[in-house]
Amino acid sequence: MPGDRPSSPFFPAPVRSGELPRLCFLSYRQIRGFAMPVVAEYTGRAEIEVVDGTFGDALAIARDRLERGLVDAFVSAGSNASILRAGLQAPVATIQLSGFDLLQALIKARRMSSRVGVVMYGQTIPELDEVKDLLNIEVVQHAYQTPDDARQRFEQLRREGFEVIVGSSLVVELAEQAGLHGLLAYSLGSVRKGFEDALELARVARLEAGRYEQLNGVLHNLQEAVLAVNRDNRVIAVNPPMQQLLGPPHARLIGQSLEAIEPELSLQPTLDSGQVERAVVQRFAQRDWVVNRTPIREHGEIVGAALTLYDARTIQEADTSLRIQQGRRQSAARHRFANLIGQSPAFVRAVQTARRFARTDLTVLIAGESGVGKELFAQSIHNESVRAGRPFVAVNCAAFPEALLESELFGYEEGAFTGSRRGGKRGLFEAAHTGTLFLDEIGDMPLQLQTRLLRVLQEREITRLGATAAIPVDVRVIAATHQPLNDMIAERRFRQDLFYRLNTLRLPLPPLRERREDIAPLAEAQVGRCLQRLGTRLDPARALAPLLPRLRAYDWPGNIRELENLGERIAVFLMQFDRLENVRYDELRHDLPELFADATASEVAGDTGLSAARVAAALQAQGGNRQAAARQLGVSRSTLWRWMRERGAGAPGS
Ligand SMILES: Nc1ncnc2c1ncn2[C@@H]1O[C@H](COP(=O)(O)OP(=O)(O)OP(=O)(O)O)[C@@H](O)[C@H]1O
Repeated sequence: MPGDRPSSPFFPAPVRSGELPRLCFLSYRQIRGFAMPVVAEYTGRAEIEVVDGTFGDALAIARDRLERGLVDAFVSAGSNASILRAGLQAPVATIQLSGFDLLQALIKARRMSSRVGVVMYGQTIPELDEVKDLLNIEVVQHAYQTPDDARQRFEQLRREGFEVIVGSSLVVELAEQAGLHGLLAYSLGSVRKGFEDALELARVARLEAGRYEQLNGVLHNLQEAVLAVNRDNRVIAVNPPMQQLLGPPHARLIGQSLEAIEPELSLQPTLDSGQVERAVVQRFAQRDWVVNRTPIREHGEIVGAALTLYDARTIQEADTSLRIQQGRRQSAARHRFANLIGQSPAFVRAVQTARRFARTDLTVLIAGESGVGKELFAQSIHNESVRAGRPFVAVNCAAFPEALLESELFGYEEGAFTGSRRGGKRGLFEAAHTGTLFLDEIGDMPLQLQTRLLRVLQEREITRLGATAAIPVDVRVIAATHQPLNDMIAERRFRQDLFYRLNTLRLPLPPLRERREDIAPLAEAQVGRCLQRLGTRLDPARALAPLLPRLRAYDWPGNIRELENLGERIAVFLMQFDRLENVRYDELRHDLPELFADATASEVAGDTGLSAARVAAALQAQGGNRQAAARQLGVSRSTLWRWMRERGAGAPGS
């Protein structure tokens, strides 16, 4: 709505497309009377307001009309036109006095007297001296700049005995008041030309105003508070959020000095330096704002500056939802306690403990062999905690070389090291902000990083590599280990203080061999899933029944991950039979040697359950592919990597 917008001498009047152009004919009484027939000609083409006024008076009237958004263009003659053009940022058409007009006026004047005085606004016309000889009369001309000036010039002519005066309406009036003959120098043709010019100016002004209106619409719909000043640091545009921030809703800010309204927000330094300032955090009106200051240039010259204030809270909220989205992509916490399979007392106890821990925001240390479900429990705790729905970011500390792990966790600034990404990179701590960071295989974290981690846990802020400023982070840490950290502390491979910090809540997870009741339901779930995927309609529980004694007797060194792998192999074996009656279980011996080998247990070494023979067999079966071998062995890739590294078997391959 045009009426709601601030209009000002600094801006074109609001556009009212489709309606007639609105002209304001700012005249003096004499010219007004003379021009009225022309004004009448424009009925239906323009809305013309005719107002009397001269000099300062005229300017005040024009400003008032502009501020009320009533005018598209002004029409005026002589002094008025010049004053309006100088004092307004609005289109002004001038009724020009042509040489022909003057000649006509002089011809008329000659009939009254052989001595004619001419008083004109602005400058005298040198060509007049040549014409006067042709007319065979005496012509004396004067120019004036102000009304007083006009009066003095007129008096001078009167004193010199001139009885006929040709000039502007002001001069004609003076002549009439003094009982002399006053002749207006303008012709109707010039007046018409002035109105035609005004119509064209109004058309162009409307086009511009339309563009301005679009921009204004954008400005008014922005959530951030925006303001612009001109070269003199005076407000030329302000949107509702900024208006609200700077004063009562109807306080008139346009045209005022920003310095006077709010010195803290001053744009003077921007106008002086021409420097762009971006994302400066500034406290104002008891809130934190992210502030941008930008110079506005026209043809390279600074003509003003713009100020944008973003509420820091909005940015924080956007940041959180971004982190959540990215967190989801990176690592969604899909698992919940309800989906965990297991009824054994040891497992039920573990779930009860974990559920209790979920109700706190304390650090948890999950201890258990490889493949017992440590990450599953971490996800379930997260999903049952107040942080549910926030990011859950998991990182395996054994999977990265030291330097890489450091930058993964803490991020880095641009240029922190050769090859660092432009704009830097945020670390996983930042990615997990407001959520949970799961640090798997914490025992494999190098000592130096343990020190940094401890500091983060204590101070709740991180410093990116190469950065100086710390970033506050709100992250719950859940760590997991399959290694006996106590032994590692004794060997000085793990920091005792970090251990105490992590070990606030300890969740030991039992290996599968200590909860054999869970083997059958876990195996049935896995075989069922695989059979379904393979498109076989065999009943998993019935298909597994003959194997259960062996499954229950087996030690499961790779725990549930191994069981899942075995379940997959069983399903692939079963798929070749269309009916359960036809399954030749003894043939499984080739596919599942571990279940059938009586020596399995004696081969087993260490808590990973890996032995040289098992690893060699798996590697051979998988053609040397270590990832596939790890899957077959039921251990994570990093477990196999570590196991091989400890025995000097080299770095992991594919
Ligand atoms: N109670 C359970 N119910 C169903 N599936 C489970 C359960 N516990 C673990 N699993 C499954 O076993 C596999 C291993 O679990 P997880 O990755 O959580 O183990 P982990 O202890 O973190 O292993 P690692 O220490 O080797 O990383 C996963 O595929 C998981 O889905």
